[in-house]
Amino acid sequence: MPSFDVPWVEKYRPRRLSEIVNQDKALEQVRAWIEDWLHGNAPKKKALILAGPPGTGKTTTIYALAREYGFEVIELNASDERTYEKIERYVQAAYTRDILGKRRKLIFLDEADNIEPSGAREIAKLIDKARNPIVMSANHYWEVPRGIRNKAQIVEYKRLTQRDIMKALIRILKAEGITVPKEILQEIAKHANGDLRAAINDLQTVVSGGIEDAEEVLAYRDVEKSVFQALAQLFATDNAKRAKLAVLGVDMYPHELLQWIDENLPYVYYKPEDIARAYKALSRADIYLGRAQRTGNYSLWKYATDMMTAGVAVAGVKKKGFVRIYPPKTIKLLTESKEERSLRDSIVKKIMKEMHMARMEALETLEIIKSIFQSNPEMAAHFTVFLELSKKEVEFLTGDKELARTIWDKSLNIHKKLKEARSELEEHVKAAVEIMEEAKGEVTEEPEEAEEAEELSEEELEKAEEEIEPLRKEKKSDKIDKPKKKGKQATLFDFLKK
Ligand SMILES: Nc1ncnc2c1ncn2[C@@H]1O[C@H](COP(=O)(O)OP(=O)(O)OP(=O)(O)O)[C@@H](O)[C@H]1O
Repeated sequence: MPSFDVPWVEKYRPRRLSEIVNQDKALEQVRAWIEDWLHGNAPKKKALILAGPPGTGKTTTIYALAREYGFEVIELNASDERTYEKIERYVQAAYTRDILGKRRKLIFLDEADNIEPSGAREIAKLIDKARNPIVMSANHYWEVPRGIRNKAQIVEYKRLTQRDIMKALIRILKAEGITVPKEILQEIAKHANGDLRAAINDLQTVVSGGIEDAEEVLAYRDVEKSVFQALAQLFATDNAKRAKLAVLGVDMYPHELLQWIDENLPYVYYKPEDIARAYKALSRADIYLGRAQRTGNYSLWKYATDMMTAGVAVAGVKKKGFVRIYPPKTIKLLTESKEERSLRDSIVKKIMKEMHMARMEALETLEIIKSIFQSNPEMAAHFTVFLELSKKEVEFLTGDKELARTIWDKSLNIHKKLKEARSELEEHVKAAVEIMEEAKGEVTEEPEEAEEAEELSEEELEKAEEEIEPLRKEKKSDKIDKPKKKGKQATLFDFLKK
């Protein structure tokens, strides 16, 4: 009989390092480092950062390592405000005694890429004093504060391949005595994007809900961070900050996210009063969203998202174990087709790049840009050029083909004018360079040298052509060059003079 109340990611978490798949190089480094500790000489770097994409075996390594080498794991979270205090407490006391005898401590600091820069210096000092191994885990090691990073050895975990994931899924299905069509497994493995945890959770969701639902469930896996993963994280934490972080990468508008949370809330809490409290937080979020919509003040989205994540996270005691996440039934959420979704996504990416914005901010800006496109074709045309939008993207923003055509034509005019201005500028630069060359020639050139230049061989002329080519390109560019450094070759004349 398959079991659904226990999360499979826990049930099938490897207990030994040898069971961890496809991370051999990382494991070799981890073993060497811990053995240094055990041989009495603390390694040069007293901390280790296991860095890599989610669900690739970092946390699993730490627990398997502790089991094999007889350590007690003290797990701390970087976003916890009392982390420093806790590390300080444990970093010095090397041993604990319990019924298992004398065991050394291994400090595990999760989400090291969330350590606030303000606390980083103190933690770095603690690493210096450490009498125990400190292992950190991070998705992006470069986001770990530099002070800490410098004191740590970095071990990289790679994304798992689709094959690794398929194998792991098949192993679980065998153990549970279930069969699932191969295409569904392939689909799960493909969408997991190297994250085995996501794949195992997806498999459990699909199997527990009936294979008939599989297609519907997997349809949502296209989003950048699956909403299923985000909600699973959100419903697993009582920590407000973690709850907010859980939904960060989800490619959804807040009102869509709200529908998902709304749908799943009743299954998350034990007590009716906790459910009521969570719904209260959700209704406040809804009020903010409504106000944002009415007033166009999309900065209210942030408060709405905080209410629906942090507000919900602290509402009461949640069920432990696997919670199946259901897509909202009440409203047909994906009113946007797949094509519209991808258009929106590509515009958001352009906004993020050109306007240096984070995703949420870019989503807010998209709403403002949409209303500009629907009301001010002139300005919309400028945005089209600035963001290098495609015709389809303009249509998406206006929602009206006729209006989109007007904006597109205007943007072509702007392009034309820009092109003219650019070639005019090029002409000016070209003329200026020629004048300078002539002037230089008059001042410094001796007639005999000019004659000498005419007598250059074919080969030398070819070489001269090669040398001049980059200069031509520079001239073509619409940037006005900084003056060349003294002594550096700048013109054909200089080259010939050599
Ligand atoms: N390389 C692996 N070999 C075997 N199982 C794995 C591997 N990577 C992940 N898993 C499975 O996925 C689950 C999650 O893995 P783990 O907690 O180690 O991920 P992580 O890399 O620490 O992710 P995060 O960065 O999100 O904390 C484990 O319980 C295990 O079942």
